Amino acid sequence: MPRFDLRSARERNGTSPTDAARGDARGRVAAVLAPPMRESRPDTVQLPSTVAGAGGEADGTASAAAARRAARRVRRATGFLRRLYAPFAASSFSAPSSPATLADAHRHGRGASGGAVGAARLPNMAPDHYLITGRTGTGVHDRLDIEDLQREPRQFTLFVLAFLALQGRGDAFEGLVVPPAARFAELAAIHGLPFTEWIGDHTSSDADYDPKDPKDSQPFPSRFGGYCSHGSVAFPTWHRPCIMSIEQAIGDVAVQLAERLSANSSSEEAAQWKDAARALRFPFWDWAAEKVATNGVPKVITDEKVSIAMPGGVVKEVENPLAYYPFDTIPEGFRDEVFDVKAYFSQWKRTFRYVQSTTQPDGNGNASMNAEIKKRAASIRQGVGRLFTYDDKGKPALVWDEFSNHTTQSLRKEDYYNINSLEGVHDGLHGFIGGNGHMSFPDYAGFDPVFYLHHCNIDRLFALWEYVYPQYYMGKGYPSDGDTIPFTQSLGTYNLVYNAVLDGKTALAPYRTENSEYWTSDETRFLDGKYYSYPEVAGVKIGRDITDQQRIEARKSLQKHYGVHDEVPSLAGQSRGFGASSCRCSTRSVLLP
Ligand SMILES: N[C@@H](CC1=CC(=O)C(=O)C=C1)C(=O)O
Repeated sequence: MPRFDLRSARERNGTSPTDAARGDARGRVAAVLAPPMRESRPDTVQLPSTVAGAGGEADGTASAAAARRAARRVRRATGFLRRLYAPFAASSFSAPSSPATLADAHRHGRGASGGAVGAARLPNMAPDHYLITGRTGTGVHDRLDIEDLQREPRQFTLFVLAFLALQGRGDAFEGLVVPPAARFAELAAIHGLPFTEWIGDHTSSDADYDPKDPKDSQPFPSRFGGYCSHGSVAFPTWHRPCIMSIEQAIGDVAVQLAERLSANSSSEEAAQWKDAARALRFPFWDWAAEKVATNGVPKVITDEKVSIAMPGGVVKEVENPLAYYPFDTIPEGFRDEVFDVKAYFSQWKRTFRYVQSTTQPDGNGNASMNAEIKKRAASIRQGVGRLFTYDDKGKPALVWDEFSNHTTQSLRKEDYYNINSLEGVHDGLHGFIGGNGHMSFPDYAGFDPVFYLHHCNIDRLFALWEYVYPQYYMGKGYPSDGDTIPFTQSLGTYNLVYNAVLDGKTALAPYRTENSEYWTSDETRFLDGKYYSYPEVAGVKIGRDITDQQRIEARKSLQKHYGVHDEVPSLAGQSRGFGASSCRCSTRSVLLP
């Protein structure tokens, strides 16, 4: 029988992977932590058997310049800015009462636009909405780098199986309760296509995107119909509950799995499985780590099969939920896009990265992806390091604007794109990972599972940034000629019309807090330490009390850690390396000129 060493890294080593990495004993630690996988058993978790294709219109992608010109025209024409998310009508959604199991989900069919599958009332399920509470009530635990999570065998097993279950690939675990709104097809559909309402937040309002309404489709390119906030000051804050939602969905399933897996285990082992389920947090992939230049994307993200440790240390090989997502139904609105080559999104039955331009490709182009990532590794690190080069003298809203997103509205220049913003760095990665596949396009990216590891890393960088720059924030807008000009969401979202005003109180729909109100940017701030945290990096551990002087030191060590050695002056309000990018075609974007 193959066996896993089921002790956690801390137990084995007397320290956590993070503690260990801090010391200079990397080789020793790697040797101790490497999971001893010797043999494997065949997988019992299978792909869904029916995969239905859907037609779509071939359509080209708007160029960035056209997008920006259109946005400017709209900005000029609109003339006034208005708050928009105004009181949503009372919900007509009622939670079904029968339990939803994966088997139910398969029987009823599922799809991004939402099948009516009953849901048992889970802690995160209020009467009308799937509430985003994070993993509250389970203590504060670090979100780990994906490769460190893999070194925590029980947590990793629970993560993999729970993720497969959300994806509807967990046939081995009939009877797990997954609320319909928490299924991967539904969570993934929030970000971009299909431009429909998320079933976890049924509430029609005048502001909802409607593809049939000329007001949403006519200015070119048409209003963005996904919920996510791009090119605006809410880019970092909107994606925070986005990660919390998949984290809690996986966590809730992990708790059930721990019970089930350990049903026949000793009470000591059962307790360890339950502890692992409590400690499980969503992992990040640190694509700016030094090793990326030589190793590329970790195999745990690319291999189509992955080994996990079952109770008693039995090794099992299962489908890897991180390598791709197989669609049960191709979501509405998926169409073929012309990149440098054609992407057959209307026909591909699973997500792809760097794929052949044919309707039946044979898999992810991992070699091309790795080549691209390795080539870009140094500039990615620089891009991250430069996020920590602001000084303390900037105007809060201007610095926030420049840091947070690639549009940087307050600079009011035309046709620029801030590659050195957090979003700018993030854009590059979308393209480097996706190639001509799903990750490269905001409309489709949310369906590639790696999206969440990528955005968890973005959240981590955001958390580090907040920690060393607590004074910078969007506020009510930016100063200009003695006035305060509100920030806006220029191209709109599913629930924000063109040029909707954005400030700290704007709803981050569709995510609702435990009070059933929408999350706001204000509420997302400094969340670290509430139920999750991030491991120490370059001597900086978020959440510790530090003085202003220590903050300056922390910034310097982060700069250095990411390979930025020169003093870079405060650039708020000045040009800081803007470069060209093709919207939705980010492999063409350049991180540093
Ligand atoms: N549109 C970005 C890339 C990109 C951003 C996203 O947020 C996304 O989901 C997918 C792709 C660019 O032009 O480089």
